[in-house]
Amino acid sequence: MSQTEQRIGMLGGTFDPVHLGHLRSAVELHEALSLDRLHMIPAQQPPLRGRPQVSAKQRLALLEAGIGATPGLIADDRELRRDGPSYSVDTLAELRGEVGEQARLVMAIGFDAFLRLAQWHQPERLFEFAHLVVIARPGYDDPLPASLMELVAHRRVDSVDALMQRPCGGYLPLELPSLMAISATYIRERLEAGKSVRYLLPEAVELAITQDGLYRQRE
Ligand SMILES: Nc1ncnc2c1ncn2[C@@H]1O[C@H](COP(=O)(O)OP(=O)(O)OP(=O)(O)O)[C@@H](O)[C@H]1O
Ligand SMILES: O=C(O)c1ccc[n+]([C@@H]2O[C@H](COP(=O)([O-])O)[C@@H](O)[C@H]2O)c1
Repeated sequence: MSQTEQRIGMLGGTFDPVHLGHLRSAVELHEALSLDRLHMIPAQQPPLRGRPQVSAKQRLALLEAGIGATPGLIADDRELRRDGPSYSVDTLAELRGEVGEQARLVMAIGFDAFLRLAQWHQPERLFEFAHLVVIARPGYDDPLPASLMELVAHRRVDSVDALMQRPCGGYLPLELPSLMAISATYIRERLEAGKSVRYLLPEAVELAITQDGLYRQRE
């Protein structure tokens, strides 16, 4: 494959904390889309939710521990270097500038995040820079609201090959082989209640959380 047709993925998130649902999806996305690399990018300031429970620096450190030496996955700290809300359109514009016009750039999000896409900052412009791949999540099969249909219906393609014909602008819903019903909310609740989170996240992440006393019940 020529340098100009590199396939680059981005999976952004609050990662408060990163868990096996994120990491297994990342590995499977890397494989299903034949990506050269997948950037996992913690949001410094997630635009549509309250302040995360731990700092962006701590969430990045947990993500680095979770990824370890996994081939093809990168813990990317670029959103920690920007002030203000971490808009994905800004992140994608920056990535596009780095990879060049012909690279295939894919932003992946889970179905729950997708349901709010019409409320994102400049949602139409995301497609100027990247394709959108939506990962099915257990428990989420709501019909698409009209505002969302309007945004994506005409962009829809039915296969990875069709998506990769162009550098950006397409939309592909994707069912990855192992759907995991794990959420960061569930993990935070368990940690606050002093319950076990074993096998919900990588051991290295669990260890770092315990060592730094994160997500404990607040006094
Ligand atoms: N178990 C999972 N399987 C597939 N995708 C997931 C899973 N968990 C999260 N994602 C997706 O990963 C991205 C980042 O997720 P996020 O950091 O918000 O985690 P979360 O578990 O949804 O967190 P929270 O429970 O705090 O809302 C989002 O696009 C989300 O839809
Ligand atoms: O750009 C936006 O307006 C925007 C609004 C909501 C979410 N996002 C991004 O979507 C990703 C998942 O967000 P979240 O809140 O589900 O963790 C993360 O990278 C966020 O920065 C982006």
